[in-house]
Amino acid sequence: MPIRLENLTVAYRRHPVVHHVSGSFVPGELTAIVGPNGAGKSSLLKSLVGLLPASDGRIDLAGLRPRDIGYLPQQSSLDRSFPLTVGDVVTLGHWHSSGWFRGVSREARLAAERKLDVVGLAGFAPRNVDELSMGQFQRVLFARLLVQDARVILLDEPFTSLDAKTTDDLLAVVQNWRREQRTVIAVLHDMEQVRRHFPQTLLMARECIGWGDTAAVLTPANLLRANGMTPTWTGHAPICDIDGPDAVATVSSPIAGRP
Ligand SMILES: Nc1ncnc2c1ncn2[C@@H]1O[C@H](COP(=O)(O)OP(=O)(O)OP(=O)(O)O)[C@@H](O)[C@H]1O
Repeated sequence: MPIRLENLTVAYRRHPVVHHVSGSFVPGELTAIVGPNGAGKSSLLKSLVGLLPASDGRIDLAGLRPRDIGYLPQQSSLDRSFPLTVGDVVTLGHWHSSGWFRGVSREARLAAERKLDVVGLAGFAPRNVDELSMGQFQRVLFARLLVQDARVILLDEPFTSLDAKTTDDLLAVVQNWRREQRTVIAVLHDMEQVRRHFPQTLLMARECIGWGDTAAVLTPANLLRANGMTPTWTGHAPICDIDGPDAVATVSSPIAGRP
């Protein structure tokens, strides 16, 4: 069953940043969400995980539970000053089975170490996260997603600022998720990368410009249209007169409150 957006509008103080978007994410496939800065891409991901309510329309999560959705926010929104080891961060991927406040089993620790190995960080478990480079930390967060073992994985600009080797290694993890028929939805800016690795694309600039096979969506005309919408949507988007009042949540908040 696909995750479906039904006339979804997400707004900040009634200014819509995702505006009447409808469509389905192909299950078991890689979908890129692309569009210019401020197009509402991150807001859409937050809405999918229940961190932002819909102000109109709804999201049908097709019966998915919180544990079925893995979410990797943008690096800039993560605080690394907390005194945690790499092993602590990766074992947090077990939160749905261990609970937040129960101890972590030896098996969970070993599983975390195996996933660190997969992302090229064997032996990193005892290191403090604030000692890592940005690329190493992104590998740690991918290891945490591997531990979570979710059916649906949402990635917000997962390769931004990473070097070619780290990007290739993490793209290989994503390709493996595709082979395992997991649904991956990733906000991306590199069109070449999208064309090469992501069969499905949602192109948006507040509204949906195109959604479907990547080659059919990323046409020069569509890209021109998306970029041309830039001045009309940022914080000055007109208040939507079709929408109801803000904060009328029509999607359950599956992982709201997760740290
Ligand atoms: N907490 C907030 N309060 C008010 N406005 C916000 C908030 N978060 C985002 N916005 C605005 O919503 C719009 C969409 O932001 P969003 O981060 O979803 O865009 P994006 O497509 O992910 O952009 P980028 O490619 O730059 O990351 C922007 O105009 C942004 O300023």
